[in-house]
Amino acid sequence: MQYHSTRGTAPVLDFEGAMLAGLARDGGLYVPGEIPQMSREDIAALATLPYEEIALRVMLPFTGMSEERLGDLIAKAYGGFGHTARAPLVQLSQGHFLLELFHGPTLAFKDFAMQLIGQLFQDAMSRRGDRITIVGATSGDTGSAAIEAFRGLDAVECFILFPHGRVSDVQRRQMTTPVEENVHALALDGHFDDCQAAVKDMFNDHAFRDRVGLTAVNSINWARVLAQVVYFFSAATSLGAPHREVDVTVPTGNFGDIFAGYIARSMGLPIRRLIIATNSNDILHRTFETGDHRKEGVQPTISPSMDIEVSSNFERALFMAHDRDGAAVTRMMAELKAQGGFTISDNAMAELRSIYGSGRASEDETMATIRRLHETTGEILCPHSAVGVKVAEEHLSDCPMITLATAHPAKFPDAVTEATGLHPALPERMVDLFDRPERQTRVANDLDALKTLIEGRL
Ligand SMILES: Cc1ncc(COP(=O)(O)O)c(C=O)c1O
Ligand SMILES: N[C@@H](CCOP(=O)(O)O)C(=O)O
Repeated sequence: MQYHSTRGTAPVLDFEGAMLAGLARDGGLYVPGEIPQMSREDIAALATLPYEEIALRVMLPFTGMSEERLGDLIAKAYGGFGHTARAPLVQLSQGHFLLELFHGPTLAFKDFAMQLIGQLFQDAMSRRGDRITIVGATSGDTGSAAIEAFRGLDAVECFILFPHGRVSDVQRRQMTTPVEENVHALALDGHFDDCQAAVKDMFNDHAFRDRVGLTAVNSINWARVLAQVVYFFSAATSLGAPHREVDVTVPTGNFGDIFAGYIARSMGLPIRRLIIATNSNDILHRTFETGDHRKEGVQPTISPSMDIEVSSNFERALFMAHDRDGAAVTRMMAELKAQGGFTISDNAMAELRSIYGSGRASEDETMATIRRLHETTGEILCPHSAVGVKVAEEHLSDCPMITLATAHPAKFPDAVTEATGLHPALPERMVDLFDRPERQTRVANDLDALKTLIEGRL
């Protein structure tokens, strides 16, 4: 399988090459040259399989790896999850189901990909005898999942930039309390988009990138997206796919998770529509309403992990909607940077609207959804999942709806307690999280200073 950049001019790479590269050298994101197809029979056969076996069947054709090697890494990745189903589905109401993606080690959906790419990186590094430097940007969950996956690994130095004061206390402590010297939590003065821009700028400085052996663990890395494709299959087949269509609502920020759903759909999984659910940072919802993709500034919300305006994987969706035209994507990305936005052609918008729907939830609506769902179903939602449920409810039909529950409520206790009166408990293995000493470095939003700090610590 070959991978091509969304900007069209970077070298074409195989799976391992694309995974280790992270961002393509022309600033684009890697996508598969073609999307492997699964027949109705292949999909039907998944319905009774354990999660790990579904993961193997879905991911294998993208990787060029042997079945035995990939199977072994998958088994190691998911062995530590706190639920035998890995991604259990619970019913909320007639025709509406919640896919719980928060049973991994750091209690968010990021663990599904991060635990696996931890294994994939380790495997590649031990064969190549190389070292890598990871620099990641996080609004809270990617960073904690990455630090958990890479802590203590000899061949990896892992730097995570998070927006100072804009992640929850639990998220911050998950990043700042691990004692291993190879992980570095950097609290940046700015918001998530500043962190993500700094990471991309480091990749676009080719001399720096090559000197430190830079790689990415954000969903700009194709391997992250691939691992997230699997639970769309596990959920849809347990509701009757391929014999029954489903709709899926995805709480969305950086567009990685919903793009994974698009890949599942393109492989043949009968997902009728993918619904983008945004909080009041609603650039994606506005884009679908107007065809104009334009920044307005990011406001802090009670669903902080989705406080994102430069939604990096939307680039992948644009590339596919423009018939893989890298030059068109390059123009739009340049306009976004220079003018704060761009207008999408009618044809591309029609293509996007045939796949995706959208909606937004205000802060009050998010709180009311947490409260109501607790009262009516007993389910305690995190604020991100509540954004998803609220938007999904506006799109219910005779087609079953799956809403992704992307984080555990205990990661965001303030909003949950205010809405329900209950304090969601952390799992037993984390009960001393607030007693552990923190280790973090406060950094300015200054690219050169960041690069100096990183090189100084290698
Ligand atoms: C809890 C939670 N929900 C939803 C999202 C949005 O996912 P994505 O960035 O893949 O759109 C994030 C961050 O990525 C998150 O951490
Ligand atoms: N919400 C994310 C933001 C980064 O998303 P990613 O999927 O591109 O890593 C976070 O929690 O960090």
